[in-house]
Amino acid sequence: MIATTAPWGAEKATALLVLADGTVIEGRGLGATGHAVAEVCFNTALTGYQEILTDPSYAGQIVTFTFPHIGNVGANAEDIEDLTPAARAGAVGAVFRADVTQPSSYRSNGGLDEWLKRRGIVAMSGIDTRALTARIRDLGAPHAVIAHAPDGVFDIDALKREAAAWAGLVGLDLARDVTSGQSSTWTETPWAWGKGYGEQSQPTMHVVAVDYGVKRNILRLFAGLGAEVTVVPAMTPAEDILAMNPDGVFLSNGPGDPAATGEYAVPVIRDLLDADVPLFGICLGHQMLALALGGRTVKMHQGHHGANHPVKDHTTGKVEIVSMNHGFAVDGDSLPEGVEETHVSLFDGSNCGISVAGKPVFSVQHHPEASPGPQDSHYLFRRFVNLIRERKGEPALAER
Ligand SMILES: NC(=O)CC[C@H](N)C(=O)O
Repeated sequence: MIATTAPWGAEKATALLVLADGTVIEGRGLGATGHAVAEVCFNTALTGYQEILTDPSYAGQIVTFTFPHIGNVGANAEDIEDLTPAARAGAVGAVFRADVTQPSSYRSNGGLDEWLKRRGIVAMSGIDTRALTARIRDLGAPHAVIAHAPDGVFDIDALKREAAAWAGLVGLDLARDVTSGQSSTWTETPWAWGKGYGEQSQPTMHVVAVDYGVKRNILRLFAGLGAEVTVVPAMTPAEDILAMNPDGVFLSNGPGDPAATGEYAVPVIRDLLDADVPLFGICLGHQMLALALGGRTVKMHQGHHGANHPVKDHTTGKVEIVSMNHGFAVDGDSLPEGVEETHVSLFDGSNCGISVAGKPVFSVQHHPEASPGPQDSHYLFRRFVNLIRERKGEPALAER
C-alpha cells in the first residue's frame, strides 16, 4: 500500500503524484511549479542525481529515487549530461523520500531546489518511495502527472484525466525533441581528481557521434582516447556522415521507443553497416542497431535504472557492475544469424550487448560511460577504439 497522504502529519500537500489508475499521492513540492505528465520509473543509484536528471534518455519520465536522501551535496554546473542544458532534455519530474537539506559539498554552488527550478523539473518530497517502487515492480511503470502548487490548490479530477489519457512511451519518438540542431565538435576529456575536465589536443582518429540524446561523458571518453569527435543531429543522412570520413561512427543513447525513433535512424544505420565503417552503439543506439540488423525490441515491465546492475560479458566471461537506464530492451531471441549476443543482465537474463560476426560492429544496452555509476565498463570504449586502431595498423590499447 502506498501512503497517499503527506507523511509526518502536518501541513497541506503542495505536490501531488496522480497515477493513471486514480491513486493520488501527496507530498511537499519543490523545484518547478506546474505539472508534467510522464511515465514513473525508479532509479536505485546512490549518487549522481544531477547526472541522472539531465540524462536526455529520461525525457518523458519522472524519476523516483530509491535512495532516501537526495540533494545533500547540492548542485553544481559540472554534473550535467545533456549537450544543451537550455533545451532541458531529461527527466520532467523527480520524487524523493526525505526533504532536501542544506547543501554540503566543496563542489556545490547552490541548492538542489533552486537548480530544479531553473531546469524546470517538478519535484516532490515526503513520499514513501519504497512503497511506490514496490508498486512499480509489481504492476509496471505507471503513467502519472506530477504537480506542484505552493498554495496547495489542485484540480485533481483534471490531473487524473490527464494521467489516464497520456498515451505513454510505446510508439513515441523523443530523440527528435532532444537531438542537437546542428553539428559540433567535442574536445573535453574526462574529469580527473584535482584537475577537473581536460581538453584534448592531438586527435589520432575521427569519430562521428550521432546524437539521439547523447550524454556528455560518452563524448569525453572518446576525446580522452584520442578521438576527434564530431556530433551530428539524429536526422543526418548516412551519406553526410560518410562524407566526414569517420574512422568510426557512434550511435548514442536517447529517450523514447527505439521502434519509433528507428523509423528514420534504422535506414541510416543500415547504410552505415553497408559502408563497413566501425560502429558502436549505447542503449538506444544499441536497440536501433539491433533493429537495423533485423532484431526486435520490446517494452520492459519496469525497466532497468540504477548504478549497480551485474552484466556478464560472454566474450571474456567477466562480470561488470554497470549503470543502467532503459525501459525497452532487445529481444535476444530475435537476433538473426551472424549477430552474437555478447552481454546479458544477470538480474533478468535480458540482452545487454551484441556484435556482428566478421564486422567491426558492436553495441551494449548498459551505460559504459557511467555518470553516474561504476567504471567497470569503460573498457568498451577502448574495445571500439582498438577496432579503429587495428584498421589503421596501430597497436591496440590494453582493454582493461
Ligand atoms: N538510455 C537510453 O538510451 C534509453 C533507451 C530507450 N529510450 C529505453 O528506454 O530503453
